[in-house]
Amino acid sequence: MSEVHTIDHPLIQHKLTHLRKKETGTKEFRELTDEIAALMGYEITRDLDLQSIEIETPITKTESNVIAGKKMVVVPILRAGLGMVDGIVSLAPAAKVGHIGLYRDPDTLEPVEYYCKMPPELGSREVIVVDPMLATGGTAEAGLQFVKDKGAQNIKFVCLVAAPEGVERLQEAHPDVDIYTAAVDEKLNDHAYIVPGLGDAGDRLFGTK
Ligand SMILES: O=P(O)(O)OC[C@H]1O[C@H](OP(=O)(O)OP(=O)(O)O)[C@H](O)[C@@H]1O
Ligand SMILES: O=c1cc[nH]c(=O)[nH]1
Ligand SMILES: [Mg+2]
Repeated sequence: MSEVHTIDHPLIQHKLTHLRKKETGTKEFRELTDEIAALMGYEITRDLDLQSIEIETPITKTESNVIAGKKMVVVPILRAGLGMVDGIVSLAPAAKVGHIGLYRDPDTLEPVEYYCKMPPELGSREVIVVDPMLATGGTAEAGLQFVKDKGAQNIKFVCLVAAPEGVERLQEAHPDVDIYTAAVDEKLNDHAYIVPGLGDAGDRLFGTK
């Protein structure tokens, strides 16, 4: 069974409260999403492998650590996942970025695919799939299957707000993928929106409603 990591650092909780407020406009919503993603990125990358290399300081030769292995990959699920990319990439500027186009059909609630482009050699990279909202879990389940079908083996899923229903579904479908979230909310409403949640993350990020 995968683990659920609720990253409840005070700075993240503070920013998430402002993100949730209905009067928060597009500009501030974008900035807060970016800042929270960067703060979460710090925790998400905590277990990256290190390798020791030889360097020379002004004083002496010494052994010191750098990140080992191939560059990690951040994979936003379009659209809303795009809002989390820059924050994480600011911590790992050489990271690769793959894209998955998926939206949730408002009637059937099923994920609909429209785009997929991944960097090479996913199997030997750490893959971080990002989407602010984990509601029913249908989109995340399909997104994770996409990256697995492209070879990814070492995967994390990162969201801002999760519903218990989505967490349960994702853990069942992908027991090998740990979930990182800033909050696990109460429930889904009749339209499968997260309660209390923050509304439609994509629309709020891009000003489309
Ligand atoms: O867990 P689920 O029930 O599948 O719902 C979550 C999905 O819904 C939202 O995307 P949306 O379909 O609104 O697309 P968008 O990012 O283009 O707005 C959100 O960003 C997730 O991708
Ligand atoms: O609460 C929700 C559920 C799905 N998608 C969103 O953007 N918000
Ligand atoms: Mg949306």
